[in-house]
Formats: sequence, C-alpha cells, structure tokens
Amino acid sequence: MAISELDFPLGVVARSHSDAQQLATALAEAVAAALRAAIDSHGTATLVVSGGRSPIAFFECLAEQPLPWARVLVSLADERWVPVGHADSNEGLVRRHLLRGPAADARLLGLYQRADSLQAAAQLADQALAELPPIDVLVLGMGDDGHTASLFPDSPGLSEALRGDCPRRCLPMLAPSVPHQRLTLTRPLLAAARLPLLAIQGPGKLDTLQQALQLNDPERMPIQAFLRAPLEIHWCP
Ligand SMILES: O=C(O)[C@H](O)[C@@H](O)[C@H](O)[C@H](O)COP(=O)(O)O
Repeated sequence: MAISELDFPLGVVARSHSDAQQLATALAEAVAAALRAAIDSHGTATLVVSGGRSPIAFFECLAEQPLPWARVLVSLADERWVPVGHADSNEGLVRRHLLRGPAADARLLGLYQRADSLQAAAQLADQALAELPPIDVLVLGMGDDGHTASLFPDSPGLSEALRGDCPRRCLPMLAPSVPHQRLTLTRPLLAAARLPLLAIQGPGKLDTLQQALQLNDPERMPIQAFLRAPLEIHWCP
C-alpha cells in the first residue's frame, strides 16, 4: 500500500520519500523553512519534537540547516521520566543529535525534573511549559498502536489529556514499553501548532494510519486526534 491510497481529511498533506535518509532530509528542509518564516514573522521560532528511534537522522540533518538558531526554542512533545543522562531520555537524544553544529545555539525547554513521583514531575513540567510560546512547528511520531507523543491507548489519564479543553499542558502517562513512566504534552497544546508534521516509516505504520482513520476514535488510537488540516505527513517504505 502507498500513502497516496489513504483517504485523509481535507487539508492533510501526505508526502512519500524513497528511503529514511530522503525523508530525514526533506523533513529537515521543511522544518527549517518554517522556522525561518516564524523568525521573519515574529522574531523567534518554537519547535517541539518527539523522541524515539527514528528522529535521529532528521535531527542531524536539521542541526546543519543555516538559520538564526539563537532565536529558536526547542521543546519536547513528550519525555520518558528518566534523568537526561539516561539512554532513554528524549532530552538527551535532542541534546546529542540536534543541539550540535549550527543548532547548538538553540535554547531547550526540557520536561524532565526530579520529583517524588511521576505526578509531581508532571506538575513541574506543566509549570515550566507556561513559558512555552505558541508552537510554530511540531514534529510527531507514531507507534504501531496509534500512540503519538506519549498519548498511549489505555493509559490512565488519556481521556483527560485528549480533552479539547484540557487545562493542563503536561500530564503523566503510562506506556506499555519501558520506561513506562512518561510525561506528555496534552491535546490542546499539540493541536494548536501552526505547522504540525508527522514522520513515519514502513508499511506497518500505514496500516496503523488506515486503522486510525477507520476507527475515528482518539481514545483507542490517539493519533486520530491529529489527522486533520494542516497536518503534513512524511512517509517512506
Ligand atoms: O518518546 C517517544 O518514544 C516518542 O515521542 C514516541 O511518540 C515516538 O514518536 C513513537 O513511539 C514512534 O517512535 P519511533 O519513531 O522510534 O518508531
């Protein structure tokens, strides 16, 4: 199946790339162009990215893009509740693979803080996110189960996080995979991004997208909440 065969809502753009490196390069160029436009428009740019395994090539391409990086604030769509030095830390991933070269001048607003509990850590992240300007560019990933950010099906608190009027910016979540304890930005914050992008790879994730479109139930497949204009999907086999 090709992504062009999926029936997305009006305004959702789907782009297909020959391989992961082509996707990473095209995504980096699209994000850099949007960041430049944001800086031209209002002097700064706010970029929110996801973690996981697949963004590394994208981060490394984006880091080399020429733009006034000191005017860019980078934050995270979600975080594993582990110290930044932990191998599973999304902040650690961004610091290693994105905040380097020209992009080393960018500022980073991380989500992880030590706390007595995941709930307390989510409160601290929620307070820190009060400083986050409106998101200019959001890059989401997606799991085979239809999760995005750390909005996981069956996680306690998912319904609250998916509310269109959720008063929290960040909530605690539980993932089925380790590390189980996660922090996620909530639907209102993510859905308000000026340019939302979804980067996925492989036929399995096309199947997941097709299921999400057919189910039309964000509680069962949270990605569905974001399959709407002006989402731009980048996919490769
Ligand atoms: O912290 C995380 O793991 C991510 O934010 C998560 O939402 C990720 O985007 C998906 O799990 C896809 O991960 P891959 O791109 O590695 O498949």
